[in-house]
Amino acid sequence: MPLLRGRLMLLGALRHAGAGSVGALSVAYAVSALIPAASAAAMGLLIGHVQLAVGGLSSAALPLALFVVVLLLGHLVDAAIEPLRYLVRTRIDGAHRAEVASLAAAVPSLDRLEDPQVRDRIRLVAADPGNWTEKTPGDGALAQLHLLARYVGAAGAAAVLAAYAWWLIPLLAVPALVGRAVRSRDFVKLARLWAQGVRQGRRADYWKHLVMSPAVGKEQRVYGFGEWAVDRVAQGIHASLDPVWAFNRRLWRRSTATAAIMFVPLAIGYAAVAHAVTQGNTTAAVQTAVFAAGLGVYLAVGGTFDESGDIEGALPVLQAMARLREEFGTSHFPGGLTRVLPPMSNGRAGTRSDGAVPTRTPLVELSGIRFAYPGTGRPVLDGLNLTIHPHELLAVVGLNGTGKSTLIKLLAGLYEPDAGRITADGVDIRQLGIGAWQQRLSVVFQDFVRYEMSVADNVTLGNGVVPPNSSARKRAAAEAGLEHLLARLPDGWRTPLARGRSGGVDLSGGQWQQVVLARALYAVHTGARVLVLDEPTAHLDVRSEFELFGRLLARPGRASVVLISHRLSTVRRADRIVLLDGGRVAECGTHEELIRLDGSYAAMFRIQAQRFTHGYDDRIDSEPM
Ligand SMILES: Nc1ncnc2c1ncn2[C@@H]1O[C@H](COP(=O)(O)OP(=O)(O)OP(=O)(O)O)[C@@H](O)[C@H]1O
Repeated sequence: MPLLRGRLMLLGALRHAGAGSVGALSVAYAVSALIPAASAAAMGLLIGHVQLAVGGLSSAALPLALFVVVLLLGHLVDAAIEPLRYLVRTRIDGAHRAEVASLAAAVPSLDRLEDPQVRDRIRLVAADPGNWTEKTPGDGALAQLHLLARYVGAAGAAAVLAAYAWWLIPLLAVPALVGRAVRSRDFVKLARLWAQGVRQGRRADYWKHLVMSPAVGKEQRVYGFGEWAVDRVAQGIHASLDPVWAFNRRLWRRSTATAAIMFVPLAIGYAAVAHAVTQGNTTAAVQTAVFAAGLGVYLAVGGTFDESGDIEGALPVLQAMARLREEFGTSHFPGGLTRVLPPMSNGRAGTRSDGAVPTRTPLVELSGIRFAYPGTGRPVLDGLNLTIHPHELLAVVGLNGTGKSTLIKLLAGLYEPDAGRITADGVDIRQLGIGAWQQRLSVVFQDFVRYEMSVADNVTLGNGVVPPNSSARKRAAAEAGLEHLLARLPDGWRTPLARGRSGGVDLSGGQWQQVVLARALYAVHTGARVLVLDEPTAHLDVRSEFELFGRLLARPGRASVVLISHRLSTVRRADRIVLLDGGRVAECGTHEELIRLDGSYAAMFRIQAQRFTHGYDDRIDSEPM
């Protein structure tokens, strides 16, 4: 990145801190930077008066007062700087973190979010201030502002020096600038090394999470892999940080050498001035002023160790942020989060783009879908065609690994098919906008998320873009069979579903499944038109499952329901059943039609029925038949 552009980016970050605090800090920095020059001038004046004073020190009272005022001002300004820095840094970093979170949330598809490079970039921009190697945009912006103030201070000290010994200015400034350039380059390398270790650092973070998380705690204890995981944390930290530490050691050694480059001319200059005093060529007052002003120039230009580290450390963060903004910055929620969605077809006959008038308007159509997970050559779905009609209950069955969940992920726009298209009311969902399309869907994933929040929040998260709607929540809870549980919870809807929170409880697998169903049904009652359930009853007892299925048959909110289940006794009541095999729909029809067809579905059903009569579980056997 060009030098100037990077610097401007850092200064641009100051806008998040507000004009008042940045203005106050700039003034404080500038005054503080000018203190060495002012004290050099005041000191020279004072010593000159003291030397000339014949009738006591009274004639030096004024310069003495001036010197004291300068010192006091320095103290006052320095005291104000720290709180101002804190304010500016926290505001900049707060705005930065909020933007990182919203960009990560805006990544529309899982393949982008799972891309290791995107994950690295997100980790890099997270800039953890608790880790001394990481610099935040706040650190960088403050350092850049301070550096500008240092140059103001250097100019002031140089002006004082010019009045007494102008030749000392280049003697001090040139080596100081060279030393600074060398250090800046070193810090660029340091920041690059840190960025290269981000992936290893992410692995260490993952293992750290495994060691600390109560959810993993069960297995970690039973399987006894705690020590092993701690070892992995250490390995990850060493792999990511050892090169940084090694370079840092070199940097400190080199900084001693660059300090010498700057110090030697200062010492020579000082010796020359001291010699002039002893020869009577100049006065002690001049010598004092030159010494103080020279030190001012030396410190202002040369002593920029901290700034270089903060500036060069923060720049990669801002660069990665700019990349993320380019990739994901455009809103995937056109019209804002509380927009009103355009109405969808309610099943009346309509005209298709090809001009034909279908007997029944398809709500959703997947045609010619082929898809392989990124980085894998083998397609999971290949030539899949499927229509989801308005208000129907469509069951999707198939053996393990035949692509049922993958089909749902494509339908939800989490991955893009490699070939084929998905349309809603004849419009390609990419044209609708994935964000807008996702608002019409409600999905219970097989690996649903258990949020450490109250029951109410766990349910209303089902639609985060409309204001919480308590009547929709109650309705969803009733349909999901959650009412019994709610009546028994210590604080009803407000009970946190996490043992780690005060008053919190943990739920059984089946109870969690009911909460998650309520979440999905809440989405339906607040606008979603397609309800997708991937194994929603795996943890439910037979009676709860039967009751739930009865309620699904009533089509909550008149939504279409897509149900994935291995329990054929459950799905037999669906309007239509499709069997996936070989990456496509192999059989399709009602239960009776598929039994008459006497294909794979009928064979699976017979096996389950036999198991049922023999008292075994009634799930599809995962072995190929
Ligand atoms: N994120 C992923 N990356 C790569 N391959 C994946 C990913 N997720 C699933 N697969 C592979 O895709 C195939 C289909 O998986 P999918 O989860 O869709 O099957 P399924 O029919 O839902 O299985 P089950 O009945 O066991 O839930 C499997 O071979 C699986 O290994």
